[in-house]
Amino acid sequence: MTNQNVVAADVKSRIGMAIAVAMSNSCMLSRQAVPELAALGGFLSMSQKKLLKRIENGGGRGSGAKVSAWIDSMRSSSPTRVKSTASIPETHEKDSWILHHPSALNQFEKITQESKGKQIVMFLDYDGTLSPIVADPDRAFMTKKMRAAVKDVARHYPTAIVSGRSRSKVYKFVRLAELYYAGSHGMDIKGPTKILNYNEVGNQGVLFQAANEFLPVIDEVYKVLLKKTKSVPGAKVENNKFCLSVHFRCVDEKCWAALAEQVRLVLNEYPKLRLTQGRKVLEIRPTIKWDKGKALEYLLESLGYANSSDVFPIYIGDDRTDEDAFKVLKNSGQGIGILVSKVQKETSASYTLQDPSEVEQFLRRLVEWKGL
Ligand SMILES: O=P(O)(O)OC[C@H]1O[C@H](O[C@H]2O[C@H](CO)[C@@H](O)[C@H](O)[C@H]2O)[C@H](O)[C@@H](O)[C@@H]1O
Repeated sequence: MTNQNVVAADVKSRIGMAIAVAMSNSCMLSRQAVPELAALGGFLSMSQKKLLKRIENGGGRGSGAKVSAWIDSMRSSSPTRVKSTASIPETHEKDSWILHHPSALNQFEKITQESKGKQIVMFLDYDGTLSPIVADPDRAFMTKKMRAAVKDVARHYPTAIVSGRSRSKVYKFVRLAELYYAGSHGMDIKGPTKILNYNEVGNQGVLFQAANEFLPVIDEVYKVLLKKTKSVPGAKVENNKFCLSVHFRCVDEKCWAALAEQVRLVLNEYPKLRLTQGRKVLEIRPTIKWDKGKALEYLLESLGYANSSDVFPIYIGDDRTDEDAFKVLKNSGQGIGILVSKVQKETSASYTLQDPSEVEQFLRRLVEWKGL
C-alpha cells in the first residue's frame, strides 16, 4: 500500500467511526462526533456534509417543515398527557365541540330513530377503539367482554373490522370468524368465514387486495427501516403487510425528530410510497388512492348496498386514518361516524365516545335495542 493509500484509508475509517459514534447514541444523531467530523471537513462527501449539518442543527430538528408537521400531527393524534374531558376547563370552545360532537350514548335514541327502517352495518376500528392503547403493539388485547359484545353485534348486523394492522394480525386479536376484516388500512379485505344470515347477503370470503404489486417494496423498506432505526431506543417498526408502522410511543420525545428524519430519508428513496400519521406512529403505505373510506364503500357494495338509501352504516374509530371513513359518511349523508376520544380533535365524525369501555356499552345497547 502506498503512503497516500494509507492516509486515505485512515481518513475513511475515521469518518466512518465518527459517523458511527454520532449515529449510535441515544438519539441516533448526537453531537458527540461533530468535532471529529468537522476536523475531517475537507474529506467529507456531499451526503456526509449534509449529515454533519443536521447533527450541528441538533439531530435533524431543524431539517424540515415536513418532519415538524409529522410530529405535530402525531402529538395531536395522541396527546402525551391525556386529560379527561372533565378536567378540561369549561370553555366556550369545549362546549361548542361537545355540542357538535355529542356522546353517542347520550344520543342513543336519536341515532336509533334515524336508523329506523334501514339496515345498520357496523364498522369498527381496532386499536384505541376495541382495545385500549398500550405501549407494546403486540399486546393490544381486547377484553373478553368486548369480544362478546362484538360477537353479539355481529349476530344482528353485518360487522367489519377496519384496521391499520395486517389482516392476519388483527384477526388473531379479534378471533371472530363471522366478521368482515379490512386490514392494512383497508388494502386487504376478506369476508366472513363463518356464514351468518343477514338477509342472505353475505359474499363471505370476498377477497380484495388493492396493493399487491407493492408487496416487494414494502418488504424491502421494512428491512431498511429496521436497520436504520435499530439504534434508537424504543423505536419499533411493524410490518402490516401492505403498509408499515414506525412506532414512537416508547421513544424519548427528544429523539422524535431524529427518528422522523430517518424515516423521511428512507422514504425519499421510494417515491411510490407515502406517509400518514397516527397515534405516536408514522405509517408508510403505497401512494394508491385507497384508504379506510374506500374500504367502507367497497364493503357496502359487497353487501349489496351500493347507492342504496336503505342502509345505515355506523363507523367507530379513534385515529386520523379513520377520518377518511368519517368523511365518506358525512359527504354521503348516510349513517354516522363516531370518534373515540377524550380530548377535542378536528374530526368529520358526528358523535363521540370516550374510550373502548364506552364503545362496549354502545355495542351492548345496539344489541338490546335490536332485541326489543
Ligand atoms: O387502524 P387501527 O386498528 O387503529 O391501527 C392503527 C395502528 O394501531 C396500532 O398502533 C397503535 O396502538 C398500539 C397498541 O395500543 C400503540 O402502541 C401505538 O402507539 C398506536 O399507534 C398498530 O400497532 C399499528 O400498526 C396500526 O397502524
